[in-house]
Amino acid sequence: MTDASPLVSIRKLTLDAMTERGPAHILRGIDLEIGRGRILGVVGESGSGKSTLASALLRLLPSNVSRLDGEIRFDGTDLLALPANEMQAWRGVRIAMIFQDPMTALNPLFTVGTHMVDVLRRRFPELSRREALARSEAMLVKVGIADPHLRLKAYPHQLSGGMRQRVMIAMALSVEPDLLLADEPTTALDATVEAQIVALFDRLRQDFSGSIVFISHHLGLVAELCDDLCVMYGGAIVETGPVAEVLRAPRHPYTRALLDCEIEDGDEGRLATIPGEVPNPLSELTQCIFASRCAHTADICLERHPSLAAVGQGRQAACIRSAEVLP
Ligand SMILES: Nc1ncnc2c1ncn2[C@@H]1O[C@H](COP(=O)(O)OP(=O)(O)OP(=O)(O)O)[C@@H](O)[C@H]1O
Repeated sequence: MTDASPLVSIRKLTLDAMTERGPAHILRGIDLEIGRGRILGVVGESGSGKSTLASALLRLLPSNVSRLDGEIRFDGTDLLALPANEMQAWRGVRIAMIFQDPMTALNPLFTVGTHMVDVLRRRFPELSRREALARSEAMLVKVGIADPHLRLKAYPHQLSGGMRQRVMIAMALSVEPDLLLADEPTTALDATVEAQIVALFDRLRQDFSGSIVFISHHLGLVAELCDDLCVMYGGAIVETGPVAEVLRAPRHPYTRALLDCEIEDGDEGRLATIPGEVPNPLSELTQCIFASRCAHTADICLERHPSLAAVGQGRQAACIRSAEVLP
């Protein structure tokens, strides 16, 4: 029987970081589930808290965190309550991560082979070096790298940006993680290479049984690759649901505005800027977080920020007027 419970269940995740001007509210009570074997796309304007959410899942938090509340249940275990050494053992093993710039994760002094063998033997200590090398080579083939034997001997700077990202993907998947976090993994690449990497993700997902969180500015890309979508705004989630349905008929005015701008801009599905300012992270939530930019703001929206509420099968939106303005 397949397990229908979510792999990750985040409840009321709240994160403040202290700044000279007071606490910045970076995550404002996040409720989110990541389904088993699903790809969850996380979109939102710059500063909406996407990367902080990914860091919280790895419990790699900035040093100036002044408040951290809520729960991140991973297969039943609350990651926020896990002793530091156990969390360390999970990182890069049960939860792997791919960054926008692969050089942040690759040591320039070590070859690709050294990186890959180290990661593999940490995960599978029973592997000999020779076995780990063979497995690494096979993994490089899977991610479309030609001459893998030679590439294992290369240093990171000897590879192109696209190839380095393929190496990162190979490393991340070689440990067979339950969850792969990909934070804008194609943003630093040119459009052609970006398309190749997205096609690679799409192909690899057939073999990969874990879940993926794919953070992106690119709605078109998320639509192509992901099963589910989570739209973030000002440190809060404003809408979640199956990606095709959310994009076909959004139930939150912010998602609607993003889609409308995108159509106007015709910019290949990149997140367009909608008029008005993003919320100030220093301000307290005393009204709907989107009220100042929303075309449908009414008095009731100024009373409080609404929680996510069901708006259909598997769908949620944080808009008190959703049924009225986006039926
Ligand atoms: N350690 C910190 N101290 C103070 N403010 C922070 C800290 N880390 C992040 N922030 C602020 O929190 C907000 C969310 O940042 P985050 O990087 O998570 O957003 P993002 O959606 O990933 O943005 P981008 O798309 O630009 O990467 C931003 O306003 C950022 O300036």
